[in-house]
Amino acid sequence: MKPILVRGQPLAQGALPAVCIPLVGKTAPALLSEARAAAAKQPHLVEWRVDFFEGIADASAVAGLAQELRTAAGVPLLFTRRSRREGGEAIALDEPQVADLYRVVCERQVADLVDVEMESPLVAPMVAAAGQHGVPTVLSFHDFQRTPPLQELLARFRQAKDLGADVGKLAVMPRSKADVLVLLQATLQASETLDIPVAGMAMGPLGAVSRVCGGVFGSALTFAVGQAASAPGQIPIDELRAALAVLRSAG
Ligand SMILES: O=C1C[C@@](O)(C(=O)O)C[C@@H](O)[C@@H]1O
Repeated sequence: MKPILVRGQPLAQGALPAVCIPLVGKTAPALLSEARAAAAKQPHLVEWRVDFFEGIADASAVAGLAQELRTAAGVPLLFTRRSRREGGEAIALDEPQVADLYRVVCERQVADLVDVEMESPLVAPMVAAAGQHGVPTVLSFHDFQRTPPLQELLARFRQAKDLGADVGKLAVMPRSKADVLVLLQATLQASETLDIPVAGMAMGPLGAVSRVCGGVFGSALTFAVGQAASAPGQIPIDELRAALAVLRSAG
């Protein structure tokens, strides 16, 4: 597994994936309280899912709050707007406004990583803007309905790399146990063939195992619940950590 780097430093040590707590509050006070609670759990990073935030339309306020959240959490911050199409919340911004929001966040250096959907029509300028300000990009793709076939998943990881990702990330919905294996297989192959870190997770109850063992199959990142989940199948961080410790001692 290739670790995710922030300012040249790996987020997690050894062969285990970085553990990320998502922050999904709707208001600044709720988010700050979530970030403080996350700090107590010592994740490797937090993700601000800004599509949940009711003040998303004010870019300057968002940038200010991103900085406060990062300070409160005491760990690097991944800044993410998840679109409706890929399982996020409805927001009042159109895609050019989202790109503008990302530009402000990157310009002000208030996020350590940004998540950009590779299906966004503005993916290229968003990646370019982040790169201009030295902010690494996680290029992501989510399918909440199904698990695409292996070749499609591999093509998605390759697409992330070709678009200039620092990290490629896929989250899919399994309909069978075999689907979970397909996701793990794609993650393993991509981790062995691409020169960027990759992350793969299967969602929902069937996919929960992938959040625990994904690192064994090359996934550099897993999401765990601090106070509230941002996607189905996420495991509370204390339980996930205990399971990862078992894998570490077995490995
Ligand atoms: O891309 C991801 C992965 C995710 O969908 C998950 O299944 O854990 C959770 C999202 O918050 C994050 O942006």
